[in-house]
Formats: sequence, structure tokens, C-alpha cells
Amino acid sequence: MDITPKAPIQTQVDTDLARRFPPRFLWGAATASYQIEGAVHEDGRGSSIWDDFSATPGKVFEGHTGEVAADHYHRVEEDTDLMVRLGLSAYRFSIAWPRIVPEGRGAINPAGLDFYDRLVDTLLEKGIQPFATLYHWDLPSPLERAGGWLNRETAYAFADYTEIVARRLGDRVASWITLNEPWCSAYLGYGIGVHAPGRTDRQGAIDAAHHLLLGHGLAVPRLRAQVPAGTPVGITLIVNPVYGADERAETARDVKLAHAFSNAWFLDPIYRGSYPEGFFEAMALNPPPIQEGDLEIISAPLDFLGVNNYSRTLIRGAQEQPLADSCQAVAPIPNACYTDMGWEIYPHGLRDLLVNVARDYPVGNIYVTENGAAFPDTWDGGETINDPRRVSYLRSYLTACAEALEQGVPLRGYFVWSLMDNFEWAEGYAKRFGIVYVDYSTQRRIIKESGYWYAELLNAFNNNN
Ligand SMILES: OC[C@@H]1[C@@H](O)[C@H](O)[C@@H](O)c2nc(CNc3ccccc3)cn21
Repeated sequence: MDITPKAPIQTQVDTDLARRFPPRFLWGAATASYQIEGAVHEDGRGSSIWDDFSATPGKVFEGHTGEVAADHYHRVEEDTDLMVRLGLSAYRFSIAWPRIVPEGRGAINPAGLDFYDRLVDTLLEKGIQPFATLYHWDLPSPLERAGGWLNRETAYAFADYTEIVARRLGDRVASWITLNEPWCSAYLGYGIGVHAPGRTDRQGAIDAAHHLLLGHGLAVPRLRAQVPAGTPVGITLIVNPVYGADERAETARDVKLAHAFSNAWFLDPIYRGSYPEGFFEAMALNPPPIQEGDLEIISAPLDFLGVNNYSRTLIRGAQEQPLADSCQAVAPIPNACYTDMGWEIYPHGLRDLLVNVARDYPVGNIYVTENGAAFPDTWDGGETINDPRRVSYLRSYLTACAEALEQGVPLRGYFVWSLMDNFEWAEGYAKRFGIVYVDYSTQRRIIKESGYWYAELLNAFNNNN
């Protein structure tokens, strides 16, 4: 009998699962600046729309803010040591625009560049590939005061910021992601107001989406001009597979509407150079202020698509055709399992969307840049935290990734969301996604059972390759 001491929690390593991934597959974890860094008033950082939004009463659970978060700004050594312990080969983080250009445009803050310079160097010293996201929702407040993403000028400011960062870090960052989930920025932030900046104007969401896409397209050549030839450049989109709950024609109709709203709204301009036909009509809105050449800029060739996926959408068609953003997802599904966010656990959805996106769009390579689950983890002061449901979630979604690979999908890597518990936007610290627990009262990090499981999986993968 093997009596080798194992991690505090007996973890069942799925060596068979590890064997299903190809050599050089990248195994990572993901975070974002406003969600983990804290230090919002330090070293010249300017304010962001999430500082403003979280300071606005009623916007974030119990008034939580990112002022301290997981204090990552002061814990780079400790947190990169955690990544080594987990066996990560890559780490996806985001760069806070307000640290680099506090006013959004104009003066550069050297201390902001120094922080990310040190983070990148530390990652490389520890054998971890840096994947940098340039925009994960923390828009500098002065730009929002000038209209934010409703203002076309913000797209040009983003391209200027991109060049500043790429000039400093471009020789060492392994891969670049321009935007994280512009759908969330546009619809949640400008359309229905549940995210920063909290505007509630559906036409505004359409216009903001266009300027986010334009910013992406303007940034791509500015990036490529500053980084070594062949450095991969991509974008991360939320991709939500949409299914019909029955065979009725209304359901098929509404599945198409929901797919356009959830996915094609962004996939089509980026990869086909045009918005989905009939989309703006299906939203009962006007097209955005598209200028000559915009769609050509937006569809700048990319090297990979980052896919964020957590769940699926199941639609039961309405008698009357709904607006594209009001297709009714079905009520709770009998025998379904849900995470603490109320998202259905449906791993086949990730397999299906990877197969479909690779078939329908010229995406080149794909990374799963976020996948994970929130559960109400508790810590009793012991050596670890039991989170078997997260282990089960990750095992099932990674099995879906393996199935997609076996169907020929060019999946090159997987980043679990998230490395550690962090500020979950409007939910504040009430939702925990980490494979590492954060005790916010002490900032102590405790690897969860899922973290040990992930480390064992990565170790098994490395032993196979
Ligand atoms: O909610 C978990 C993560 C979040 O912490 C990340 O910053 C963000 O990139 C992210 N995107 C999704 C999927 N989309 C989504 C849907 C509804 C609300 C918020 C995000 C989940 N997540």
C-alpha cells in the first residue's frame, strides 16, 4: 500500500484525463487587476469606473469594494510561489489602465509600468508564461466622464495605452489579449447598469460595443508593432452555448436570436467583418455609429480566440417574437446542478461551443481563458478547504475540453477561473471562485482541495510529456 504522504486532502488524480491533452498544452489560472490587486490609491494609480461604481451605495453587495481585494499588489512573490506550487505553466492577469495612464490619456505613471514589469519578470524567473489582458473592465474615470465607451475617442485612447504597455512589456509577455468580454462591458455596464459604469440605455450598449470593438481593432496593429514577430495576439469573449428546450419553431427562432445576442454580436464583426444580419432590428435598436473602414479595423487578423465559458443558456420559445436580449431562458431545469452564481453546470456546452466556434469562425487557435465555479467555501482554520463540487466541476469541464480536442478543435490551453478568491464584481466577496481560498481578515492563502487536485492533474500531465 502506498503510504507516501499526499496533500492534506486525498485527491483522486485523473491520470487518464491528463493523458488526453497534447504535449505543450498550457495549463494556467486567471485573475484580473481590479479583482485581486487592491492598493487602489498607491503609487500613482488613478481612479477607475469600478472604484466609482463600488463606492456608489447599492451597486455592490454590502458595499464591498476593490480597495484591498486580495492585496496582490503587495504579494507578488507569495502569489507567484503559489502558482509554482500548483504547477502552472501560464498565468493570465490583467493590466490596470489607471495604473499606467491615470487620466486615461496623456501622462504615463512609471510606477504602474514598474509593477507589471516586476510581475512579468517574476513569472518568467519561475517558469510561468505571462498572458496579459490589456482591459478587464477598469476604465480610467476621467474617460468615463468624457462619455466612456459611448465616446469614439475612448477607442483611440485604448490604442495609445496599448502601445505604452507593449513598448515596456512586449519583449517578455508570451501572449496578449486586448479586451476581456466586451459583451459584459457593453451590455452589463451601459445597457442594464448592473456593472460599472452603471448606465441603463440599451442603445448605449450597442454604441459602446462598437467602440470597444473599434478599440480592439485599433490596438492590434499597435501591439504588433511593439512585440517580437509571431507573438500571439487575441481577444477574450464570453461564449455561451444556446440550446432549445423543445422542438417548436418558436424555440428554434429564439435560439437564433439568443445566439446572436450572446455570441455573434461580437464574433461576427471580429471574424466576418460584419454584424449579424438583422441583429439590431431584433433588438429594436439602431445600428451603432459605424464609420467608413471601422469593420475592416475591427476584423484585424488575430492569432487566437480566448473563450470564457461557465454554463449554457436553455431557451423555450415565446409565442410572440421577443427582443434578442429578452428571450426567456427556461426556469430551473429538473435534476440540473447549479453553482453558487445560479449558473447551470453543463460541461457538454463547453465541448459543443468549442466545436461549433472552430467550425464556424476562422479563429486559428483557441484558449479557454476562463472556466470555473463559485461555491460557498468555508474555512475552519485547518490546513485546507474541502470543495468537492469544484473538483467535480473542473473534472467535467476539462473532460469536455478533452472531447473537443479529440474532435480536432485547436485548443491550446486552459485557464481556471480563478487562481484565488477575489472581488466578484457586483457580488463583492460573497462569491468564491478560487482554487485557493483567501481569508480576507488576514490575507492568508489556503490551497483548496480543488487546488491540490489541479496540481496533481498538471503533475500527471507533465509526467506524461
Ligand atoms: O463571474 C466570474 C468571472 C469574473 O470574475 C471575471 O472577471 C469575468 O471575466 C467573468 N466572465 C464570466 C462570464 N460572464 C458573466 C456573466 C454574467 C455576469 C458576469 C459575467 C464570469 N466571469
